[in-house]
Amino acid sequence: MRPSEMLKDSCSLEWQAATNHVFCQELTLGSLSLDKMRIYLAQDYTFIDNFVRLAASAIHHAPTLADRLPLAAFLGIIAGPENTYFQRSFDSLNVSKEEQETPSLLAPTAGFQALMLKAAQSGSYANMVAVLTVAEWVYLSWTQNTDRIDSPLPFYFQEWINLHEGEYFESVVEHLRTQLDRAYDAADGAEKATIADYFKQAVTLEKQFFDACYDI
Ligand SMILES: Cc1ncc(CN)c(N)n1
Repeated sequence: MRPSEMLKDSCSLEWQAATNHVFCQELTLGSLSLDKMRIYLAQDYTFIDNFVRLAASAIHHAPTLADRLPLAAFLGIIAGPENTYFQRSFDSLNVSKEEQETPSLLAPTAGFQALMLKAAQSGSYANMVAVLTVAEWVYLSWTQNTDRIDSPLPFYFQEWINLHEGEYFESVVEHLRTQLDRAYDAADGAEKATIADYFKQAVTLEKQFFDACYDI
């Protein structure tokens, strides 16, 4: 079994909870309340900032140019179309400049930022790709698990789905999983336990990140 599959199976309850979350179901059905979407987007924009920093660190630590390039290309999507998506959504949903730039961080957002920073500062490529893999694989999985409707969705729902499905995004997740598989295989026992810990913490935080939009 691939190490990435084994890591996923080792926290399957948390994985199921994150990838079948009611937030994702409501988003794809178009029934998600706009207040929840506003909260989510403002929190997630601060997540993206730290994700970019962690991805940059992983690019630096990747073993070869061939390992580095797919993540570098993916960062271009985040810096380009994904960033524009946030700006257009903030405008359309009337999210204030203050909420866009300095929202009060909810606990899972702060927890995720701390985990990403810790992974980057650990200097271990394996720890970094464990967190990055979870972040993108959980999103690919929820787009695959959710139901769809025939009528068109507002762009701030539809484009969020589009950014996390399809052939290109599947190739990003496959690249990250392959990087994680190799780094895990090369790790010793203690390092493997640390990688598994990062993986599980990230999955748990993904679920809590969605939960937090309902707690306000
Ligand atoms: C919290 C979180 N996790 C993952 C993703 C996927 N890009 C995201 N935007 N936000």
